[in-house]
Amino acid sequence: MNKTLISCQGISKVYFKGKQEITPLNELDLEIIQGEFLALMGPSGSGKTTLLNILAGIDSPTHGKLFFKEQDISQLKRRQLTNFRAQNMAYIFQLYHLIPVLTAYENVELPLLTHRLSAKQRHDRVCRALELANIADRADHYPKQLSGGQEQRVAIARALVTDPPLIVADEPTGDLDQESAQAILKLLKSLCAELNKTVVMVTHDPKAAAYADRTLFLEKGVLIKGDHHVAH
Ligand SMILES: Nc1ncnc2c1ncn2[C@@H]1O[C@H](COP(=O)(O)OP(=O)(O)OP(=O)(O)O)[C@@H](O)[C@H]1O
Repeated sequence: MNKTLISCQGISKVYFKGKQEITPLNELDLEIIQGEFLALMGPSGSGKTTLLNILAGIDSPTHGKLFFKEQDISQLKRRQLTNFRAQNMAYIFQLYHLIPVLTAYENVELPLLTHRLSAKQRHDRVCRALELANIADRADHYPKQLSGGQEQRVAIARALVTDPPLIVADEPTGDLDQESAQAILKLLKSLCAELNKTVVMVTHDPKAAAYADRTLFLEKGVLIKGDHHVAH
């Protein structure tokens, strides 16, 4: 039986635009278990990115509690949240966000430069991450020499290199052809099933969501269905 990784208890996000109140998330309750592949769907403006950023510790809820491995991270100060992120999460983007002047290897190595590791430990970690993402044969290539699917594999290796329990992905296949998208989705699924990673993925594509263990639907900041777990 897998443990709860994230527990959201009544979380809301409120912005003020002049006197107007905008509530992208409204008293949301959610449990996410370790090793789960979770898809997040909903119309534009329904709060998906807001929720993803809060789950990843990039943003904080205005109200409510957010427990990550039983620690309430909604109470952390900015610097503590930065440390939390470095140890516990990685982000994958629709457009990969690789550094163009660095090779695939150097892009993957980047998050480790703030970690205390010997050169050998760093090298071993980068090689393992490139292998896990099935892109080791392109280690010396620059992003512009790679296809979109290969760039996303490098981004996934970069996400894996610090070994975080949580990977959040904002439309990771939104810019890929169907074949490359399927390969990336299978890779994300295998990270959950084989490495016990938790992946939370925002998508507009029901075919992409079908790879997940569970799909949540947001509408106007409220979960409208899908909050039940599927056993692995
Ligand atoms: N910093 C902000 N200040 C004010 N309003 C914001 C801010 N960030 C988001 N919002 C508003 O919150 C709502 C939800 O935005 P969010 O980006 O989470 O939606 P989304 O479901 O990810 O949309 P999309 O699918 O278009 O990316 C929107 O109405 C948006 O305008």
